[in-house]
Amino acid sequence: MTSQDADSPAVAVRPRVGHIQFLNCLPLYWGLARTGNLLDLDLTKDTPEKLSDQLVNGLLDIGPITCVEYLRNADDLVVLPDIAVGSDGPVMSCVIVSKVPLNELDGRRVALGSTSRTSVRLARLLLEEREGVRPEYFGCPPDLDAMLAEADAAVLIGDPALRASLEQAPRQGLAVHDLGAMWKEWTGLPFVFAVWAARREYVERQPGTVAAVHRAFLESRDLSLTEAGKVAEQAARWEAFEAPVLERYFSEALDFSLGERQLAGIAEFARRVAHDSGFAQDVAVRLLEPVAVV
Ligand SMILES: C=C(O[C@@H]1C=C(C(=O)O)C=C[C@H]1O)C(=O)O
Repeated sequence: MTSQDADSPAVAVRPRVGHIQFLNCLPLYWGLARTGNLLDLDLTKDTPEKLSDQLVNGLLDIGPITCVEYLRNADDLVVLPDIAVGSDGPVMSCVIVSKVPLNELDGRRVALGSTSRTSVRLARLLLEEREGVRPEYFGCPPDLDAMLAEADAAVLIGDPALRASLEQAPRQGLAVHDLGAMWKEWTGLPFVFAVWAARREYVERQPGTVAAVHRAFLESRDLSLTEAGKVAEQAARWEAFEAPVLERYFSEALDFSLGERQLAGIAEFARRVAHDSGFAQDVAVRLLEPVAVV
């Protein structure tokens, strides 16, 4: 692709932006449609691990990236402040579903859902360091029944995790362990599952576009959160979940902010998993500098 200056209206090329196709990011998408910014983006909807690879490989300019992949590629990326997918306690959609108590998983099989990079690492950390067990892990497509046919516990994220925790696990008498809640109990900190980042070379080339996309997502997020009941009601028409559950998910469970406490959560996670994750313990998170508006 030839590089053009999208900051100049004469040769405008829409920024290539990722969007996670889970309900967790619906409030961000919904607001984009409402504020009229949706058409200014060349949007790619996909699962988080694919979007993360596309951003790292330069197929996208800006988008959500799973925390572990961001930390691995921090030198090439700039993080957009005040927006993320995280939780400050129970998140509802990043879970370990288990047939046995977690402290009995030593030497037993645990299936790790293939769409996750961060929750699966967090689950391993919590099982090993908090529960004191050493399970045998294997990767698997995110299908609870298929996973539990081969394993005693499964780590799931996104909509399959919501379905598992709200419907399948209660029906099948399985225990659901919320990764956001476990992390908060253990460290006292929020957890950030994904950040929004732009490629560094794209920020250097098109700072105005990055600032505009950042603003568009913040406006979208703010609008959706003030109208969370409406977003939930509309989503409940075509999703298997009731509107009140979705409203709680959007406005209480998920934390779409990225401030001092969330950055402290990222730093603590990085410190605890750096040794085998491909980044330094004290990896610096580079935040986008505000651009002067004239
Ligand atoms: C809260 C969530 O956060 C996510 C978890 C991710 C991961 O574990 O790698 C990546 C992106 C986010 O979608 C979720 O998927 O429900």
